[in-house]
Amino acid sequence: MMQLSNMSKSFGKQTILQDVSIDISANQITGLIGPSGTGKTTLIKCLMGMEKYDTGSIQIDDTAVPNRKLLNKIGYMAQSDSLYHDLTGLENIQFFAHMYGRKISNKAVQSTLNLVQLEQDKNKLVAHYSGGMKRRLSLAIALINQPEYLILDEPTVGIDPVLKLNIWDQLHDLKKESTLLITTHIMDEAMKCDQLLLMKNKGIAASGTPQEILENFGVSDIDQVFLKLEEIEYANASAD
Ligand SMILES: Nc1ncnc2c1ncn2[C@@H]1O[C@H](COP(=O)(O)OP(=O)(O)OP(=O)(O)O)[C@@H](O)[C@H]1O
Repeated sequence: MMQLSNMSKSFGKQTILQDVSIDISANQITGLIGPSGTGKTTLIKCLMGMEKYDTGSIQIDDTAVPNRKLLNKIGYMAQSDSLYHDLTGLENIQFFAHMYGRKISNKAVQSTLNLVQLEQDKNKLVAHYSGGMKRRLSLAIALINQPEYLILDEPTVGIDPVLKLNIWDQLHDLKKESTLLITTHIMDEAMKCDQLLLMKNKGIAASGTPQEILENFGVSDIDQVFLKLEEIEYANASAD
């Protein structure tokens, strides 16, 4: 389980996250959603120990973050791809598997390459990949290492709709062994998550299953929840 307690983070004078407390349940897909710039990536980086937080605490499996031992348990797919352009797609997969200290069967490599539709292009240099191909390769690398925790920052940006559905099926399969945290801007993807954390104003404005959140706000889609939150904020500001 991942746990943040009263965690705060500022960059200079700008407070990005204030007093954030969340529990991310095991073997579920938790979606972190919110407008651009609300601190989703910052929260993920703090959770992974890539960014120092100012106050509060973060724990993964009862171990305080940062801790080097935790890194082996976490697979991370960043927004900006960190691939080796002078290696082929297949060589990148092999390189990262080696880095994670995993022995991965050819069958697993094959089926993941098929899933992200890169089988045909596995021997091409990544330098010659399109943006969408690079994202699919990053996703393959995150999936293939089967980490206990899989953190995906906007994994389906630039991926076509049919492939997106296959990837979501695969993510739901992975839940048996992994705990997933996914950021997304895409509201129909938010509905596919088991739990949602809606970020707004430096913290979590609403949480629960997608259905619970819709019912609590009396709306039919997640975009409307954000509109309602704006209205509540405006009404509170006017009352002050
Ligand atoms: N290293 C940094 N130094 C200073 N400010 C930063 C740094 N990283 C992020 N920020 C600021 O923190 C805020 C939150 O950024 P973050 O990338 O976490 O948002 P986000 O919700 O992930 O956005 P998006 O959905 O657009 O990816 C932004 O105002 C950003 O400019």
